[in-house]
Amino acid sequence: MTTPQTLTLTRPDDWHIHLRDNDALSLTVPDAANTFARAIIMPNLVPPVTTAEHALAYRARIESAIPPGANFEPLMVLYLTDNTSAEDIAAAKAAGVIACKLYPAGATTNSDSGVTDIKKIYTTLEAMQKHDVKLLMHGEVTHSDIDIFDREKIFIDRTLRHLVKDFPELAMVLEHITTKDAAEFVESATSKLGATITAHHLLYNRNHMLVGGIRPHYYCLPILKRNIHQEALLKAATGGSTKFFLGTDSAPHPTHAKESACGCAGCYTAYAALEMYAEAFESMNALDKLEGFASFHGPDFYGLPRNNDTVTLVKEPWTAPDSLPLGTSTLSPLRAGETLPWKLVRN
Ligand SMILES: NC(=O)N[C@@H](CC(=O)O)C(=O)O
Ligand SMILES: [Zn+2]
Ligand SMILES: [Zn+2]
Repeated sequence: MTTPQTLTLTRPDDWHIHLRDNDALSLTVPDAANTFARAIIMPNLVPPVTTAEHALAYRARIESAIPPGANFEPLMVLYLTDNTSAEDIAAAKAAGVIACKLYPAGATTNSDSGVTDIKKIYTTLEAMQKHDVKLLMHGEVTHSDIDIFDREKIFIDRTLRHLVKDFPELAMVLEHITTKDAAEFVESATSKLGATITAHHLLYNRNHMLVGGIRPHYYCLPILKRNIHQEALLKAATGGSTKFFLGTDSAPHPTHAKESACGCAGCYTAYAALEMYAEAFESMNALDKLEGFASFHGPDFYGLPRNNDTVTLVKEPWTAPDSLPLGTSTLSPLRAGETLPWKLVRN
């Protein structure tokens, strides 16, 4: 019998995840804590996390869902609105909030209270730059005349290009990038701009979602693009550049809300995210680059220490669950019922 291939990595962190709230936390928090030591917690709750007080209360609810003995640190983020003030930023910084999230209003799930015009928050961005509170962006424009497949590229041209010039000292992350354009822009910009890449954007392109039937479980925002973009993302993630790091964008929705005439956007990957990244990196013969992407580039960008412990993956096929409990509903995780080649083993 041959020994299965194993891969031991410094424990990774997830720089973009949705845990939701209340009874969802008993699924999402243990799933995240099983692999990741820290995670950046997205603030798009209903109502959103718009103040330091909200963030502290939300952090306490997350902490109470951490399984005994697990080591997991939620890193909290404020949701920017047109009305977020410089005082809100100072209070957030004092409360340990590390970043604020820009959702252009209407861009994605629970973004209705987001920013309607970037110019409205220029004073807020000044305050973030001053206090070193990072700017995380859902980088898509929302005008109805802009094609959904072009929304990320046009955000870069119309908004991001100006932001990096106007706020040269503000650390920014273009979240869940989906295009060659984004990968190239980030790679060639200043060291203050980084980007997260999801496992699903590395594994899939729009054909997976639309050929042979419409598959709502692949629907997320920004939407999967054509395969040349998937290839560019694979190159960016596995190329060793320190500007790209792991952010799952794991986003739970009940099965009935996705399998619907108007299905909602988001893929649940937290239960096996590192395993899916390993699969993507292996497809590029680049498993040796996974540790940098998953465990080093993120903390280095955020100015936080790298983790001291490790996780181990073993090449041992297993079957992903068909469904998982989400509060009083169930969700269908990405890859439900499929075979995953890599498996996480506890160290
Ligand atoms: N990515 C998604 O498709 N959905 C996310 C929101 C987001 O990250 O844009 C969600 O909260 O469900
Ligand atoms: Zn988003
Ligand atoms: Zn997200």
